[in-house]
Amino acid sequence: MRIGIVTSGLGIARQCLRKNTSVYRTCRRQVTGSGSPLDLNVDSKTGIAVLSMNKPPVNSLNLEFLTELNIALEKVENDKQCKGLIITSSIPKIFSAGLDITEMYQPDIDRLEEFWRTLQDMWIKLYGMNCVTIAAINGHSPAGGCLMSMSCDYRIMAPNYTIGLNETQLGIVAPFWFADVMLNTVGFRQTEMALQLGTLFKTEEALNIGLIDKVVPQEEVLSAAQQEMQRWFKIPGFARQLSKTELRRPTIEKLLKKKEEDIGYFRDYITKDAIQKSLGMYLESLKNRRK
Ligand SMILES: CC/C=C\C/C=C\C/C=C\CCC/C=C/C(=O)SCCNC(=O)CCNC(=O)[C@H](O)C(C)(C)COP(=O)(O)OP(=O)(O)OC[C@H]1O[C@@H](n2cnc3c(N)ncnc32)[C@H](O)[C@@H]1OP(=O)(O)O
Repeated sequence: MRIGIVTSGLGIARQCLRKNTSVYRTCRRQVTGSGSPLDLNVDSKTGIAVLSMNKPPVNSLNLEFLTELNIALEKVENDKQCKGLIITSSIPKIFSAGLDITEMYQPDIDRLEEFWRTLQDMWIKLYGMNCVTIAAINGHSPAGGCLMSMSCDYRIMAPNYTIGLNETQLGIVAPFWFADVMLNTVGFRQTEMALQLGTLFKTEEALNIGLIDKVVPQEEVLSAAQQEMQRWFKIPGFARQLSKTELRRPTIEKLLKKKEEDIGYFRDYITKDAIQKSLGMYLESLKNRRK
């Protein structure tokens, strides 16, 4: 785990604080250290934090990366200066390839359970963030990548990519809380079709069903997210936050009540022979794609 690196990043923030100069008021604080798969920059002037995923080759979510995401989300939430968070990717053409399939294939059971718990925690944090969250989706965003995007308050995406919960295409099932978030985002009919078919929507299709909110050219995704943030900042923070909490709380509480049960379901399901076989074949197909 790279918690130490994040902590050293905190040191930079503290130095910045100690100086207490106009530089501090306007400086962009690099909160994570070099070599980290996450770049977290907080602009103390605008109150916007930009969290950029940088874990080659495809920003797949493994245990260590999810742990770092949790730390970063916590940092943003605890930083009084952060009013908004933009999540994006530094990897060309890929927002996130979703869960790291190698975590689920031929797993060590203790690690598998820890992996799932850490994913649950990441989602609970992200979906329940008090600050405004915008996904600047500058690449493909299947499965877990789609979950992260849907968990933000607003989604801006570049053309010619895909997004969706494609789990059934891997021979697996999206957990109930993935499905709940999609349900909350696009409604029942679109969700029941998309989940069964494992649909990966092209950017324009995603816009049409309301899975994303806006399409802008690739090079404008981040600036459009910064601009959109201003619209949300104009609303009194407490009223906006409470509206969000009231709407999202039941979905979060549903998982909170069943966290351990859900870990057990996941473990028993994923370790079934048939599921292992499907995952193995899917991994193989990914490797053979370029041949
Ligand atoms: C009754 C039921 C009760 C209970 C159920 C309980 C629980 C439910 C159980 C399970 C739920 C699991 C939920 C799962 C969620 C997920 O997120 S699964 C992951 C889904 N992701 C995908 O399908 C994406 C797969 N990847 C791609 O499509 C492409 O890689 C890409 C479009 C993202 C990028 O394409 P390219 O740029 O062309 O890159 P490559 O394809 O060449 O990939 C490079 C490299 O990376 C490896 N890789 C890609 N994706 C993943 C991944 N998700 N995990 C691990 N590794 C990945 C790929 O194999 C290549 O590796 P190398 O060949 O270079 O070694």
